[in-house]
Amino acid sequence: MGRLAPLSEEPINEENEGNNNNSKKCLQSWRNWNWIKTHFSLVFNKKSNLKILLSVSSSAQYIIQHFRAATGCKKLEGTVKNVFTTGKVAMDVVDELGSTTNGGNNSEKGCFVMWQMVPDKWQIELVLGGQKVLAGSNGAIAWRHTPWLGVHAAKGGVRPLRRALQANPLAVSGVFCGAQYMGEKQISGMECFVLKLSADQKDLVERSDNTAEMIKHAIFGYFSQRSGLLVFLEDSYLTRIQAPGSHPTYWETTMSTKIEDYRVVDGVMIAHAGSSTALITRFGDNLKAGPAITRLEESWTIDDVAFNVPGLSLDCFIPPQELHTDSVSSSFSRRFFVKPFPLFSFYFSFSTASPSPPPIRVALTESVGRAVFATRPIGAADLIHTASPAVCHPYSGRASCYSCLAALPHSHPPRAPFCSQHCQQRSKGYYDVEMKANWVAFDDYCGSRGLKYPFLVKRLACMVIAGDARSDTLDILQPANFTPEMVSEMEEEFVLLRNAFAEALIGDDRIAFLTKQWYINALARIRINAFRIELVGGRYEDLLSLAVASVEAEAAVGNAVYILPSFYNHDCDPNAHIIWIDNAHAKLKALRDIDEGEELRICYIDASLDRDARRELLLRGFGFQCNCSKCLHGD
Ligand SMILES: C[S@@+](CC[C@H](N)C(=O)[O-])C[C@H]1O[C@@H](n2cnc3c(N)ncnc32)[C@H](O)[C@@H]1O
Repeated sequence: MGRLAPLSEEPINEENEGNNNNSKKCLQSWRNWNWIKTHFSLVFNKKSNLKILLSVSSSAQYIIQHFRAATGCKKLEGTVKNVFTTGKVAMDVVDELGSTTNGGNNSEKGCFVMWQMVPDKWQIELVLGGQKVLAGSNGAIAWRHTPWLGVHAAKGGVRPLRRALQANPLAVSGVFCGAQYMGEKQISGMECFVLKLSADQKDLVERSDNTAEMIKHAIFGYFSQRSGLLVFLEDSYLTRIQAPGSHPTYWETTMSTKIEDYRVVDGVMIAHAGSSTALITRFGDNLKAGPAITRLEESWTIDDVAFNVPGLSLDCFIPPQELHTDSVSSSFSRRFFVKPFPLFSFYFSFSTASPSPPPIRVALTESVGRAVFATRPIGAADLIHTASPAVCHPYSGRASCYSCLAALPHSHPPRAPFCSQHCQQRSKGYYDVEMKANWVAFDDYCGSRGLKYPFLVKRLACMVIAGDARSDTLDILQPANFTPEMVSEMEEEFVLLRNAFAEALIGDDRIAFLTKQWYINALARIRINAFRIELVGGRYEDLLSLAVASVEAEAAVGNAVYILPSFYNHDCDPNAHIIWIDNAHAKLKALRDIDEGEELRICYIDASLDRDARRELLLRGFGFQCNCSKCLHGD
């Protein structure tokens, strides 16, 4: 595989091979495909036979031809001169180790307008949270203009625009035409073919300089075996940053994008919605702080797509004047920021919003497994970081938002269990899945036994089926040890859960992950790591100034599991605590002054209990003998 193909919407002329090797390859493969199709005409559309064809010749070309046929974009090739797209986006910083985020409501909403002119000119204007980003390409260079960095050229020339890949099948076909077939994988319950594009050494060198070296960059496309459509994109790259005289730092960025809601526009299937998760990890010798992780989420919808809009002129793609005087970035950070795809700095603008370095790191200890440590002094009552749940569920009978667990007003219509359009929108996938099934038997069984955690597993299963979460989401967390008797007691609830999905005619392939082992595995993680959510409501302002350990909260509204907060160990005399103000978005706060290097611990139980009661509770509920100094001193 060569360099990542630049965005090219040049039609592949099947009658005229031209000089392009890629086109030749496509054409040849297409002929092979036609030959095979003729010989297997009776069975051509069946998934199993497509697999046989692929095993005959594992070529990405077949998958791309299948995609072109499925989207209908083949008939547009050669006739499209330009594409106009408008849409909306909402972005969230979900987990940010060590940064102060904006008080629990991290969502930023915006919209964009994108123009693409065949073959490789494009321009996008995105307005988000009151800020505007412009990016463009005249086919030779790509640039970006942001309010915080001004105008910059992207090193290494024009590359595919992520947003174009999400919503333009012509771009997908052009870019993945030269990809490598990697095999099959199940994504969100769908069997997919996987294609991979890797940047080659030359491309990586072109995108590197003395300070920032691009070490690898790969894009994976997941094409549904059933529909032929692109349903998932994964884009990951690793950059090594080294300022003169300092140790290197590595930035690894992985963006996963779910692509859905295909609708027909001028006879072509265009994806109209999707969601992306970006995981940015910084690590390296000089980060005494240990790895810093930021997770961001974006959802997007397309409002309008039009082909061949008259009057679009080449002038729209002229680079800004400043580019000529400002093409060489001077500062270290500026040089780094021009590395990612156009618009990616938008994600970074959130992740670097905090001026302070991350104040915590997760490290392995000899006595209690993983633990969270302060990387700098933290003041009493300081907000350490915030976290959104990986999975949460309200208690039944509570007037709580089905998504974020916020209190619903009494006047709220009983059949609208969401506190806002935002919650309704972001829960749509798993809520629709849940609504398809009949839960009476499962809910009765668990409700009558006072079981709460199976509802979290049910929610997670719905999220996995909807493609909102991976089936291994909780695997990183420490599991409980279940005895064989406990496991056999879970048999019935598992069968009821699985039957509910099966009877709702949710396809076998979509619930293939839902084995008893998966169920037990998820429950084992939830058992140790679930939090009981109690909202403290309007008293947060008082709490900011008062570092109190025990907060008189309203009764619990539900349960939630978080990833980062799950690495905090327990202490009967904790130095940190976790609180919820209005909803399940958690805040980790310092209860007293904490030194650099000190372990941060929270209290899992009621700290006012006497020693024996505490130890009994921790042993029976969490399966460990507490080693905190209060217990060791017999207090
Ligand atoms: C929520 S996890 C905390 C993170 C965990 N150490 C890990 O590696 O994932 C809870 C588990 O950590 C360990 N743990 C937490 N606090 C402890 C304590 N005070 N004494 C002994 N073990 C503790 C126990 O194994 C417990 O089941």
